[in-house]
Amino acid sequence: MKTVEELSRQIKGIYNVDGNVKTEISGISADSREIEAGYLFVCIAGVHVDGAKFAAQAVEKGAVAVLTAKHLDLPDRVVQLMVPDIHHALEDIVPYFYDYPGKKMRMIGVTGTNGKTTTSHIIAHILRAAGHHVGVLGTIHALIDDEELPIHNTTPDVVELQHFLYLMAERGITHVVMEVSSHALELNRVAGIEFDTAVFTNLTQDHLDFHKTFENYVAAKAKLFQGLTAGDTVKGNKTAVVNVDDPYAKDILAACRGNVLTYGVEQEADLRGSSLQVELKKSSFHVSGPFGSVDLQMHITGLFNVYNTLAAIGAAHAEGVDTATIDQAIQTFRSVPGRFELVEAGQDFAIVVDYSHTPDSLEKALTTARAMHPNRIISVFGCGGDRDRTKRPIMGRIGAAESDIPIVTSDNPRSEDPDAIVAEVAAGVKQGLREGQTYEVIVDRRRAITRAVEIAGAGDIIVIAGKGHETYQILKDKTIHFDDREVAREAVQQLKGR
Ligand SMILES: CC(=O)N[C@H]1[C@@H](OP(=O)(O)OP(=O)(O)OC[C@H]2O[C@@H](n3ccc(=O)[nH]c3=O)[C@H](O)[C@@H]2O)O[C@H](CO)[C@@H](O)[C@@H]1O[C@H](C)C(=O)N[C@@H](C)C(=O)N[C@H](CCC(=O)O)C(=O)O
Ligand SMILES: Nc1ncnc2c1ncn2[C@@H]1O[C@H](COP(=O)(O)OP(=O)(O)OP(=O)(O)O)[C@@H](O)[C@H]1O
Ligand SMILES: N[C@H](CCC[C@H](N)C(=O)O)C(=O)O
Ligand SMILES: [Mg+2]
Repeated sequence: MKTVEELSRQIKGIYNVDGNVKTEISGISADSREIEAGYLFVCIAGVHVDGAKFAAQAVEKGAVAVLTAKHLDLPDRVVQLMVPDIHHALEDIVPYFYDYPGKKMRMIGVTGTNGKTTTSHIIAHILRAAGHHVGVLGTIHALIDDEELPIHNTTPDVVELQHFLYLMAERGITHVVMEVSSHALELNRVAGIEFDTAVFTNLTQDHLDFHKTFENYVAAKAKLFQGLTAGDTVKGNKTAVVNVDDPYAKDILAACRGNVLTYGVEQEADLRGSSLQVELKKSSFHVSGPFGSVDLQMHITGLFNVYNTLAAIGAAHAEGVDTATIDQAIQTFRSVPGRFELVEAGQDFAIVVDYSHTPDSLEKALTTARAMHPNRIISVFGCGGDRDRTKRPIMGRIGAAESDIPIVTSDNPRSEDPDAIVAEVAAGVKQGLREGQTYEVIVDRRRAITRAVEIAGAGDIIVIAGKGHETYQILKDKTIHFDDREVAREAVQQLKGR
């Protein structure tokens, strides 16, 4: 518990309080639906709606104070803390409210366009194998040891994030592995966190709707590395783990001040992967590093997963895990849901469900499938609505170039017209087609997956890209249950008599 007075003293800019400053605050939320007795309700002017509209509802649910940009019409007993910039005020208030949990645990941050979820899950697996209590925050969920909690964003806003970290610190978590999205770095959702190990996976096109230029996108990612040694650090041993095969590694390295551990396959690196063998259900490679050399066997596949594993080894090494433990842990790591996940329903062709929703990841998923020497590759993919439009034709071209039969379909259309999104992707497909190559456009995702199964024959691979672990589809007016893996399985049962 802290008083409004204590909280407001943290605010670096100007503020005004109307009401009793000694009022005690028991929790903070920006969502009226989650308010409990004694809470501070934060009014955020969102993309869809102005949170101030829900202040009265929050008060009814027990809020005793509001953080707001303007004075609201609320009962006198409710304290109004007024600031010109809510987001900046939150950065000052929220970590303080929770006693800076991000300074109490080892914090491992993973950033990059692709591979954040996979890499952070491998790191967490190794740290657990080393006997640590591990928390995970990312696209799929939050994990406190084994307990799974739902999460709203890859990196949630400062209010939700600090609450998760508080719960983790309370429950004895010693190491937190978290994905740090470029949105989070740009919007400073990670305020008040002291990172100890920061991982850079790669940088390719995504999110240009938000960052506007690629330079801004690079600059956002670099912030994680600048922050590693900036400001008041209370924990020692800071390391940046950087993929030097990525063309933007130099920008990241330029931002690093502390220890650097590089990894790669092509370029000279501290951790170097070689002798790569990639099969449908497993892969192996040789790694040499500061600890000597080891041959690693893993149950995940694809060149991109060799990179993710190298990144994870680097992070684990930076956190002091010994080589034997790392080696053992890599062997027992099973895949992340929806990342090159195989659907096996007794069919004589392979079905892969993969979360590739960027040009680079789609290319990686399809070239990985090609490396398995299939008869044909049938791809089923689309693009999400309310997201970077410029990637649509590029993904279309890649889908055509890297598969034999591309089927364009809907992803999460969100507020957009699905037909219009699909048309933008299909325009790219047409440009990428080879002589005599055909393609299909089936907007309904279930029908598109079913069609892929219908035309697949022995030795083919179907790659269903874009939604991976997602168990829903976000439409204009509603969100429905939708799981690519379930739909593919049902299609096999229906069409192939299994
Ligand atoms: C565009 C964007 O970033 N939107 C984020 C934003 O939502 P918003 O501004 O639309 O919020 P809103 O719906 O207008 O509501 C405004 C306020 O009213 C409140 N409210 C609303 C309804 C109600 O009944 N009561 C109530 O109090 C809301 O809690 C909110 O505080 O604030 C929300 C709370 O922090 C975020 O969850 C939400 O992320 C949405 C879901 C999103 O999809 N964001 C994407 C773009 C994103 O951030 N992605 C990155 C990168 C992903 C990656 O590459 O991995 C990520 O880190 O996830
Ligand atoms: N290192 C990598 N390089 C390129 N592509 C990758 C890499 N790792 C994974 N991928 C591809 O990207 C997809 C998403 O992987 P993952 O979920 O690990 O990335 P992410 O960065 O967490 O994505 P998001 O931005 O949605 O959180 C995978 O399904 C795979 O196709
Ligand atoms: N973290 C990504 C997820 C995209 C998933 C894809 N299925 C889509 O809806 O575009 C984003 O918010 O851009
Ligand atoms: Mg992710």
